[in-house]
Amino acid sequence: MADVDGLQVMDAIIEHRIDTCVIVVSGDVSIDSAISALRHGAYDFLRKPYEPDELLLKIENALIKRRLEKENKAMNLQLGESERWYRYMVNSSPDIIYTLDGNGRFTFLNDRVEPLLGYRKESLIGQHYSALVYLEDLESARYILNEKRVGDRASRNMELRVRHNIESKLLTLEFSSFGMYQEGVTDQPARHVGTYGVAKDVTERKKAEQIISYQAYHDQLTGLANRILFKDHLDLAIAQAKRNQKMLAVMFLDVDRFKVVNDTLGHVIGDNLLKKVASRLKGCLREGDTLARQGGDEFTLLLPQIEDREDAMRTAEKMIKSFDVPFQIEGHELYVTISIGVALYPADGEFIDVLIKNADIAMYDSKAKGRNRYQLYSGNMNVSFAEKLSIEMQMRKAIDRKEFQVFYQPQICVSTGMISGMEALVRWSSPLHGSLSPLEFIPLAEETGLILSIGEFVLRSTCKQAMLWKNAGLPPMRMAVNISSLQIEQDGFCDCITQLLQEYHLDGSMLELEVTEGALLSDGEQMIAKLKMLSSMGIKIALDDFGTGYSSLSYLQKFPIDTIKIDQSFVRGLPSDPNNVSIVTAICAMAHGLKMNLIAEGVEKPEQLRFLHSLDCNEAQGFLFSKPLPGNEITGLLMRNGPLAPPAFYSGQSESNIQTHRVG
Ligand SMILES: Nc1nc2c(ncn2[C@@H]2O[C@H](COP(=O)(O)O[C@H]3[C@@H](O)[C@H](n4cnc5c(=O)[nH]c(N)nc54)O[C@@H]3COP(=O)(O)O)[C@@H](O)[C@H]2O)c(=O)[nH]1
Repeated sequence: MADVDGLQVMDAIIEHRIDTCVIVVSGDVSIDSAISALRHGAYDFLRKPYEPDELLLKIENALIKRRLEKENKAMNLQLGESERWYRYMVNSSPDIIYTLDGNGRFTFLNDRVEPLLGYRKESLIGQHYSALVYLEDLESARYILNEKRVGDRASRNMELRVRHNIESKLLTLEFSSFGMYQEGVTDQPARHVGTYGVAKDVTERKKAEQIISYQAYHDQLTGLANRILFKDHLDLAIAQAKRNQKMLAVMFLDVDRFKVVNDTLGHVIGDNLLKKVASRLKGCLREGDTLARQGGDEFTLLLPQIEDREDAMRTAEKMIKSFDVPFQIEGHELYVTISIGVALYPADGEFIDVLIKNADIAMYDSKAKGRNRYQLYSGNMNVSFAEKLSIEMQMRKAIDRKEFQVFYQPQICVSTGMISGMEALVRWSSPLHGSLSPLEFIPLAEETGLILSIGEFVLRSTCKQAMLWKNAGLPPMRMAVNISSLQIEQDGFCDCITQLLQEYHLDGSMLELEVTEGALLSDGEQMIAKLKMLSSMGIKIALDDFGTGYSSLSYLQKFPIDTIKIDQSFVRGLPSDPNNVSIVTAICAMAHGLKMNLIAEGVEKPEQLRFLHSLDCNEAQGFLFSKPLPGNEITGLLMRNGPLAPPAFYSGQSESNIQTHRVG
């Protein structure tokens, strides 16, 4: 180039930002010219004359340098990019991300801390975590935010309450924390340098959990403790009283004639009254006492620490007196009284259920003595009367409280061992009286008329269960239900049965009604007409407990009876008791003669079954095959679809060789 020298070229390269590498080849050998070239951005300088290899080496070096520069630049770009990503991700995390130094001071916080806790993150850097954590949770915080232990012993997750900076509220954060350790020099343990972790806002979840747990332990209407919480408190109080050799009192309270208020003024006023009753009773109590609603108009009270029985009596008197003032509800002035029963620990019982039950018995005693009073439990009390009254009251509420359940007991075809039917048997689990046998409550249910609703519940449950089994593809099966005479006598009984069969899409032949001899005789002509009507719908009629009552052959012909059930009291003595043998033999012969189906109840032993088999008894039922079981357990049995009595029963093999299929 004639008009420009090399330095000018380099200036132009710089000026135009040309990305290249310049090697200056010059005849000027002075050091100044070399310095000047380098100052103008030359990468290298080569003096003339030079060897070609010298130039090649410089070019190669220049190329290597350029490649390294490019790679470095790309790497920096990538680093910058991933740094931006990392910041973006950390800062847009829905949770707080933090690091703390070994002294528990924040060294890093992501942006989330500001919207969540109202702190600028800069203001927290260098601050100790105690600036955030609620005072009561500081001790726990120490474990997770300054955790120096390693491995399984280290605390990793913990919920802590944290203060909001601006709003006066506490948030619950779930901390997941990890210790940071610096590797030590050989043989030295790693040094704890701090903690890093994530804190998630679980305030709403916590609130929901608290609501759920509150609802599980409190009565929704009155806000009082419910039975579960009451029993919990009583359990604790008994343990404490035992340790300190102290007394405690349990009271059962019932609003007198509450039903009248409910029935005449309606449920809304009834509910309002219960709320006011609850708060008036609470007004008579001390802080540590527990007042609970058992359900309906029943309350229980625990006085965990009393010196003597007079203490309990004074509280009971105070509560009764507080009802002297009428309740004002929606313009109604209601004069209400309460009856109270008191049981004392340890004199009247040492266990939860005994104390509550005895307080309940004492309460019924005070009702019997005229209401609006309290009564201390006494062993001499007319327990049977009070208990009967108590069972009756509990039974009235048991259906709504879903305390009844229907169990099923298989009936077996004696010749094949296969299930031929199921008998539905009601069970009642009362929170106050425990598991009661139908023998304890069915007679009372009949006496009080409650058998009507219990009976309907059993019929409905059985039909529903039959439908479920049918829908599950199991073969249709006869379902036997015990029916009390009161049910049959009720107007509309046949309609009710028809409706249930329709509702659950069942054929009449799937249902068998078990009636007792006594029931048949209770309402002569009407009864015959109704049973005939049911029979015409395909419904089977079984005569239960045969042999224990009148055993009149005339009604076997008058009534449309399909099945005779030999009472278990005759089966029990088979085959050794000659009386039982004669009676069962006669019943079998009679049933065969009348072409009736025959079921033997209460079969418990293989030899009883063998004997019944020898008499050609059609079916058997008893613990030998299965106890009455809940529907879901019977489902498994039905699915197995095998005999419950294997042929070995009949072959006379020794009992030890017989494989029983007993269940339940
Ligand atoms: N009106 C209604 N009466 C009902 C209803 N549910 C039951 N009952 C009647 O209560 C009586 C007692 O019944 P439960 O305690 O259920 O006893 C039944 C079986 O568990 C029992 N059983 C069966 N197998 C054996 C056995 O091998 N040994 C043995 N010791 N007991 C056994 O027998 C009872 C069967 O009763 P049933 O066939 O009806 O005679 C009872 O009279 C029931 O009828 C109901 O819903 N309504």
